[in-house]
Amino acid sequence: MKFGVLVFPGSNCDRDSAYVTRDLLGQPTRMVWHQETDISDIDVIIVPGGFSYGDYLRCGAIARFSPVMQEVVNHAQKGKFVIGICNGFQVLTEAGLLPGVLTRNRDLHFICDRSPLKVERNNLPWTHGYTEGEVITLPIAHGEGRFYADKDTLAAIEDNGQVVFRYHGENPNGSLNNIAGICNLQGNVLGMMPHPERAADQALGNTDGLRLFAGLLGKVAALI
Ligand SMILES: N[C@@H](CCC(=O)O)C(=O)O
Repeated sequence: MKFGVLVFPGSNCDRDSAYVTRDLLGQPTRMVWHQETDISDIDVIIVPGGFSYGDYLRCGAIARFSPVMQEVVNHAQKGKFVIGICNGFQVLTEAGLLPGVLTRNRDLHFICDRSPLKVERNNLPWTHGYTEGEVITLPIAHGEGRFYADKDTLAAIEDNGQVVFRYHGENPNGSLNNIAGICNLQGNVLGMMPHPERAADQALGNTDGLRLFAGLLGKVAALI
């Protein structure tokens, strides 16, 4: 599978993401500058973490107007894969590819920590590498990670089984229903505040995040 990692002014997890897909998993990967408009060669788009446009106005609110985003919407509508990580999740909600919104953390502080997460579903292409109900640990680092949706939207997200990851134990940011990651109805678009790409290299002591990418590739067995 060919991966494309979007790069906005202010992205800072783009290289980390490419390191996982290209160097750790051996997949063709290219960086996609936000002004590009042809991404037809790519199978999986990664919208990485960071501080696109300096987080001005609202995290992700400016990036979603970048020329590449219309192509990302088209890519998703064709059923192709898109993952938004942290700032990328914020961009995907701003672009309307995922429901809800990410707001300032409950305590109004930037949080940098490791967070236990419960895997709610393993029947998605993204989560084949986990068992259902498994608790994994991934790094979190955000100022606006509090998931919010109005009552009806939240009920629909739950009823449709769109919650993929929930904070387990402590809720670090006040997200409604402890939501840490959701998918669209079709399951090809995933957004999550925790950073799987920062828990992918054995040298860092935790590979819970690698299983997300490896699961998509059907390569989990090779890691064990
Ligand atoms: N800049 C965003 C996301 C940070 C990240 O993607 O690591 C925030 O503070 O909420």
